[in-house]
Amino acid sequence: MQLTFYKYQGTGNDFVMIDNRTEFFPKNNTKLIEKLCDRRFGVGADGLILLENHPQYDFKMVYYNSDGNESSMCGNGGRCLVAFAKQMGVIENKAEFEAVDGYHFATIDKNGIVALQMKDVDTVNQQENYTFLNTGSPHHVQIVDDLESLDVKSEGAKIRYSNLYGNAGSNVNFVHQLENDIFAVRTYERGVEDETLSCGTGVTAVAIAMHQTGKTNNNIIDLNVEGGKLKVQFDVNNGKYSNVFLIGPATFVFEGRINL
Ligand SMILES: N[C@@H](CCC[C@H](N)C(=O)O)C(=O)O
Repeated sequence: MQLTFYKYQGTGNDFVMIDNRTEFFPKNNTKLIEKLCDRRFGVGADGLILLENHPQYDFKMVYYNSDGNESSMCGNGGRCLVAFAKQMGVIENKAEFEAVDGYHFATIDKNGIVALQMKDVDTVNQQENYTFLNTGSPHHVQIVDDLESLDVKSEGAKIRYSNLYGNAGSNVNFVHQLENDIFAVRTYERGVEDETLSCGTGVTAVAIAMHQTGKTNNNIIDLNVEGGKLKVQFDVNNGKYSNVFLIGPATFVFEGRINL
């Protein structure tokens, strides 16, 4: 059997996209998903995303990490899926869809910039050296002195597998403040078990954590990641963050067919 796939990337966080509106894809085949994401034996990606029908909204998002397991929300993946849904003729310039963490609204402009509404955040766990919060996926946020030379893979893995987060683990974001409202971020992703070039739920967590801990008083924050630039904006009221939008490019790379 031949599988048609579409490769997308959002600030270097890359995904294999599959149009599964006919429900042909073997969703429980972890080995197959892992192989499709493998950079030597497959297409190569940080994750795989299925575009599916939804009874009420424009579509449904099903997300798998590159280890082949279905996981929690992927912000960059959600933005890329909006661009893919447009390419497939499912939407025009705005979308309503359901993901594992619930309802999402998004817009896409003529330059492929996608603004994706993320879930509201009302719990931010502030500790002395780090902040933990869930923006659809769990995120540890920690300020570091020398972000450029940090070994994100090994330092991130230590925290991800530490007693802090038990079996479920957490994604880990290392942060350096550049200006009042500009932060550089590098992320270790659970399920990829490596540094990725960008993490959408991660930079959303960083923006909220930096605001909540008083590092910035802005509600529009620029995040510089290894693969480009993202923006996060939100409303905040008594420590509750709503109308949270993750904004940035979502780019089609190529399409192809692979024998299963
Ligand atoms: N790259 C993603 C996050 C994907 C989920 C994460 N790896 C997890 O399993 O928690 C993003 O852009 O948000």
